[in-house]
Amino acid sequence: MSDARVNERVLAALAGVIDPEIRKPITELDMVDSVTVADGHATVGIRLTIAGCPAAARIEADVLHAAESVTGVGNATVEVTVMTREQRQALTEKLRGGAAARSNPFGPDSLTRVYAVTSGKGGVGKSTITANLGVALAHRGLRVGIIDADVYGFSIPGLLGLVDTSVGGSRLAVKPTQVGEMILPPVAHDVKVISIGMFIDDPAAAVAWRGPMLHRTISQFLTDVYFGDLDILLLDLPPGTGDVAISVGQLLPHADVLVVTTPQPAAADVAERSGIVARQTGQSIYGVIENMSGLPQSDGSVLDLFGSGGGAEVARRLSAGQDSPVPVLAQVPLSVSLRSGGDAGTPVVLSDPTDPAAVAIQAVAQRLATRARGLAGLSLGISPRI
Ligand SMILES: Nc1ncnc2c1ncn2[C@@H]1O[C@H](COP(=O)(O)OP(=O)(O)OP(=O)(O)O)[C@@H](O)[C@H]1O
Repeated sequence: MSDARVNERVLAALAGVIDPEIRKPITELDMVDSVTVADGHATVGIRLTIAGCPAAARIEADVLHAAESVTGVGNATVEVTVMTREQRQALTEKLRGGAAARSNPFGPDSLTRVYAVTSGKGGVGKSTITANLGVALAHRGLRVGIIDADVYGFSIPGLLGLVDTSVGGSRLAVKPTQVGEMILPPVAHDVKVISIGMFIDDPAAAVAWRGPMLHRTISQFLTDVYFGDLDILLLDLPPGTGDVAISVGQLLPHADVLVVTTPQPAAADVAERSGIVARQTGQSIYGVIENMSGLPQSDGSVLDLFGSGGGAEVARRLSAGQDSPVPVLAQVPLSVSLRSGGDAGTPVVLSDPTDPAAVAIQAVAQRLATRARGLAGLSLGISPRI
């Protein structure tokens, strides 16, 4: 086979190398600089987006493997350089697909379904449910992103294993790669994740942020983070009815809301309030998830550690005056597997999928995944003639 023919084949093989952060073939990202083949030896020049790109080693190894798997190539060498400023700029424009810089891709005309996960009080398992739902949806083949906007307890990176343990045994969230003004969200279990915790080293700092700062941060997450085309975007909100919930309501008024609560009837008041605030900003409530619903015992009985009926009560109250009732989407039992999966960074829907908590969360994921995309709420771009 001629060198030119082998050269073509190497290029074709490189189309199978996916940038792990951007999740597109490197050939589409103009990362392949050159391919030369001589006497069965291929030399591939690749351009990384930035110096010290965390995905560099993986891309290099994948390129080497792709080149050496081509018939006619005995061995290969990979030469790595870094994009110039202009090349980076061209790439970010290409990824934005011509959309204006700093526009929110999740506006009312977007095909991405947005779910804001909220709760009345803290510690009810909102982040755990969000992380598991995201992973369960991605496992079904959907393109999923999570924005962790829980300024008081940004736990999503830890729940998904996106932690950097190299610094003195600490568990700081990994830092996202930045290409020009574009932020590439780290990917875990096929879910693209961005978190306030990825931008600060001192967790105490963000908690003191005031409303405008929080608003700017959420807005920046929506405009500057490259999620690509998503089927579903989940937002993990801080508990309660504070500034972030209101900002998200303003920035994503067409989002649907999932209210997480516990079986404790006393928690129903605050959970109901968080739903009402969401509704006031134009969002609609898709359903209630009751978490920590009973502890299965070895004799088959269930111990209602946190009482019972809280989820149904919140759903009943949020249904008042609505055309269609707000359903309880699931009752997720207390589960050691769910807790330990979160601690280990591998959500229970992957680590122990037959655990009853995993099964309950998967049922919600199934419901979200198969939900028809109605045109309700989408602007038709026409106005009646008067
Ligand atoms: N069903 C469950 N069974 C056992 N443990 C659970 C369950 N749900 C959540 N947990 C545990 O409860 C703790 C709180 O969960 P999580 O951080 O998800 O709550 P949260 O509502 O997001 O809290 P906050 O909003 O305050 O950050 C975690 O340690 C988690 O592992």
